[in-house]
Amino acid sequence: MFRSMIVRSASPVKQGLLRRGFASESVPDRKVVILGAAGGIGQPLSLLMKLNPLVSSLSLYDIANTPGVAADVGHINTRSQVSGYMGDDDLGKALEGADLVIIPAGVPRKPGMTRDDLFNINAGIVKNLSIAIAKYCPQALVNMISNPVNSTVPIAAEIFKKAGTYDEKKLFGVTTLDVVRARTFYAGKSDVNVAEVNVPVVGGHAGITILPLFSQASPQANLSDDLIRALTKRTQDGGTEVVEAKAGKGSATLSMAYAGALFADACLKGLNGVPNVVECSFVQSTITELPFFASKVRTGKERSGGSARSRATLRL
Ligand SMILES: NC(=O)c1ccc[n+]([C@@H]2O[C@H](COP(=O)([O-])OP(=O)(O)OC[C@H]3O[C@@H](n4cnc5c(N)ncnc54)[C@H](O)[C@@H]3O)[C@@H](O)[C@H]2O)c1
Ligand SMILES: O=C(O)C[C@H](O)C(=O)O
Repeated sequence: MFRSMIVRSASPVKQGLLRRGFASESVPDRKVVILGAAGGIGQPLSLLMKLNPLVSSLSLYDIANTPGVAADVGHINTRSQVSGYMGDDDLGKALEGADLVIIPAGVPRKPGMTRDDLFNINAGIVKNLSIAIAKYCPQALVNMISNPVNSTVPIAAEIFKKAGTYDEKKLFGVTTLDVVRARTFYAGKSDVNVAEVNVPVVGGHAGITILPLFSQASPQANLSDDLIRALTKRTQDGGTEVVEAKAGKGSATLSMAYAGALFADACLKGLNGVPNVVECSFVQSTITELPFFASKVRTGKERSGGSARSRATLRL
């Protein structure tokens, strides 16, 4: 009785989904867009977002190969409806109505390169995608994965400012992979359960700007200063470790997809009003003299003019 009452109040599309068990009465509809969905990160990230029950619509965009990825992922019997879009003409359709846009579009490193060596190509890609976001879904949260994150996030901010759509609380550089690595490496040297470990990582997402705060790790393990130094270096060099192991076939994709899905989930939970969701992210900041800095960010819901918007509170 309760369920049928709810079904009658839902939109016709949602009614159909509810009957077939794909939707939930209590979970709001959320559209997630992945730009660069056919890439090394994009494909496993598309899979993980398809498995996330908070997503009702999954829009997969790339300049190539998206129809295949969308058809493949779309056969998975979970809640979200999947659509694939390809090429400039489809970008607007892919973005319209988005709550969250995740950007792994861009070239990855090869051995011997720094993330800064990707700037020339990826800055242009991020610029064009940000212009489209400002035009088609200015309210959406943006999760920037494309490197160099320390530069692509400020680039997106400048594009949004120029378009008059910038809200610093909605733009996030994804540094979750640094946290994931710090957790894994710390647990590997401690007598603690890896599933319970948390380590804040602040600063930026390149070499020595990656600052894992093992002094604030939980649970605390009694590690020597030498071990902490070695864990710090391994976390800072984690990306290079993968680039070298892949020997010219790209950089971290699977661990990055996991980390990207974790951060996107935190954003969706925040949008849905789940309290106390805290993750580290590279955001506009007043914590230091630097305009952008990675720190703990609380995602949340804010009422503004009657419509819900996400809010990020920064604290170290
Ligand atoms: N933030 C992090 O922690 C982190 C971790 C790993 C990788 N990365 C970065 O993520 C980016 C992607 O890495 P990857 O391994 O998936 O690379 P990839 O080459 O496998 O995939 C990139 C995808 O982007 C697509 N693309 C290119 N231009 C596009 C555009 N204008 N619009 C839409 N899609 C476009 C390509 O067609 C390709 O499918 C790289 O810049 C890499 O350095 C960041
Ligand atoms: O290291 C890279 O180039 C990719 C990414 O930033 C990573 O940390 O794995």
